[in-house]
Amino acid sequence: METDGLPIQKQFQEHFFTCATRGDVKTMEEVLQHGTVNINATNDHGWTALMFAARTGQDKVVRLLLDHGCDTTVMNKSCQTAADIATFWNHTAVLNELEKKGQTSGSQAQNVCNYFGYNPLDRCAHKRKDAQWLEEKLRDQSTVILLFHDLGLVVAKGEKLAAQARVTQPCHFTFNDIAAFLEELGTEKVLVFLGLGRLQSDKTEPSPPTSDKEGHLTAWFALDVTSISQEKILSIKEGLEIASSPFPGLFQLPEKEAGIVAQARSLLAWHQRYKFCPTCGSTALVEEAGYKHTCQKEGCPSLKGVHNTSYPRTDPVVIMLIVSPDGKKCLLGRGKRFPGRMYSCLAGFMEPGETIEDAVRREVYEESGVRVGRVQYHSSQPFPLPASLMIGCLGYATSENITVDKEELEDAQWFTRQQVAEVQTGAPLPTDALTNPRAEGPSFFLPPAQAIAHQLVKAWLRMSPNL
Ligand SMILES: NC(=O)C1=CN([C@@H]2O[C@H](COP(=O)(O)OP(=O)(O)OC[C@H]3O[C@@H](n4cnc5c(N)ncnc54)[C@H](OP(=O)(O)O)[C@@H]3O)[C@@H](O)[C@H]2O)C=CC1
Ligand SMILES: [Mg+2]
Ligand SMILES: [Mg+2]
Ligand SMILES: [Mg+2]
Ligand SMILES: [Zn+2]
Repeated sequence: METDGLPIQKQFQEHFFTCATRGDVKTMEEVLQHGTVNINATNDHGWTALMFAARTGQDKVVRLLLDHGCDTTVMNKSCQTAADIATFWNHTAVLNELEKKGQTSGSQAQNVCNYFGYNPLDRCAHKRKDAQWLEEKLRDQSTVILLFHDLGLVVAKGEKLAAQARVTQPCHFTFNDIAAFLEELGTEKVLVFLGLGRLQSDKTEPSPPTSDKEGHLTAWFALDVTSISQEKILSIKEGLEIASSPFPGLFQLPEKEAGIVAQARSLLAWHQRYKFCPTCGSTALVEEAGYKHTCQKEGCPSLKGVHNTSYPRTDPVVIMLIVSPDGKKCLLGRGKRFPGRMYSCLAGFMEPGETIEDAVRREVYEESGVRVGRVQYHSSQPFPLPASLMIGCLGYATSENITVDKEELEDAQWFTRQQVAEVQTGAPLPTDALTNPRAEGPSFFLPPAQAIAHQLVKAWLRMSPNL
């Protein structure tokens, strides 16, 4: 049966949405009791009744829908949940209802944790000078040792743990596995103590390291085995390989372990690049479990006062999603070495004596000619290539004309919310999208979810108006 050209079921549904928007709790209760509508049904734009109620601040409708078990995680075609919509329109009563059910989403006050950002280890800095304790921990059979050959992590070969996503599984070695290497490396060895902790079990992780019987936490170390032959390393046990290129292996780690690998790789990269005292060029000794270089030359200025040359370096980098003055577009660029048709947020190294806000404004102006006013911090991400800290921001442009810095970028463009939302929510990319410029698929694509740039785009989509 059809009336007004719409099937009757669709008419019921439209009516249900209208009641949600207006706050007609009584009618909605009746409809829900009769079971004539699907509580989670969406319209053509992916909006549910909960979203309509969130948009207009109908907290009583929201409570009713929650009591009837509606799904709060549904996202509309602009990647927004009901909580995102209520946040944008500042409907605190709706947010309170969602919060009571523990349903406020990541875009509210909570801190965002990016890939490489979660690290379960207690670094135990106070134990770094305790040589005896470190030696005991190293020899403990529950201890995990990660091996790196020329910064390439030793991993289990070709693990395919999830149905679709390939996972790089770091190989967990014990003291017995590598005792001969420690002897061969002698006093020149670079062995770093990472900390104590336990991996939380996670679906993509087959065998989390165990803690010992007393419930002690597992100790983690990283050893640089660059000067050991690859043949010897690969013969420790069956099925090993060295992930020599950081792409894509570093970005396919189990998420719970990616932060530990990032910590280890950045520290070993520091040892690899700073072999001598940067102050006087003399030999430096590795101390404090791999966290300090001490110059061996008597009277070297690095031995007095505050000398950060003795400690591991971290390079701060700003990365920013710039929003157009009308709030409807965002600025993305294509670096010269980017794969396929990838566009990403602009990024750049911070310079000495610069605030984060000014670094954002300077890099955006240098690379695109666009002027930026307000800058808002979003989240950060340790980035182990080799030791950056990506500082993710949203910036609000005060001008729109683009002049691309052709030295650094191939292109920079404004993209509409719709273009970006379609790419974010669209079908998975074809497997050759990263390497083949003629691969099928959308006209551009964004970095994968492991990249902070992806999260910045997502945050913008979730916090902007959608009407
Ligand atoms: N855009 C993105 O989506 C992402 C970017 N990144 C990372 O962000 C980092 C910074 O971005 P990028 O655009 O390259 O930075 P910049 O825009 O600052 O440009 C980098 C260039 O500036 C020079 N430079 C100036 N200061 C430094 C410094 N302290 N360290 C190294 N080079 C410096 C180098 O030139 P020269 O080579 O001529 O010496 C370098 O190639 C990169 O490591 C990149 O991998 C990470 C994730 C995503
Ligand atoms: Mg740049
Ligand atoms: Mg730049
Ligand atoms: Mg720069
Ligand atoms: Zn020195």
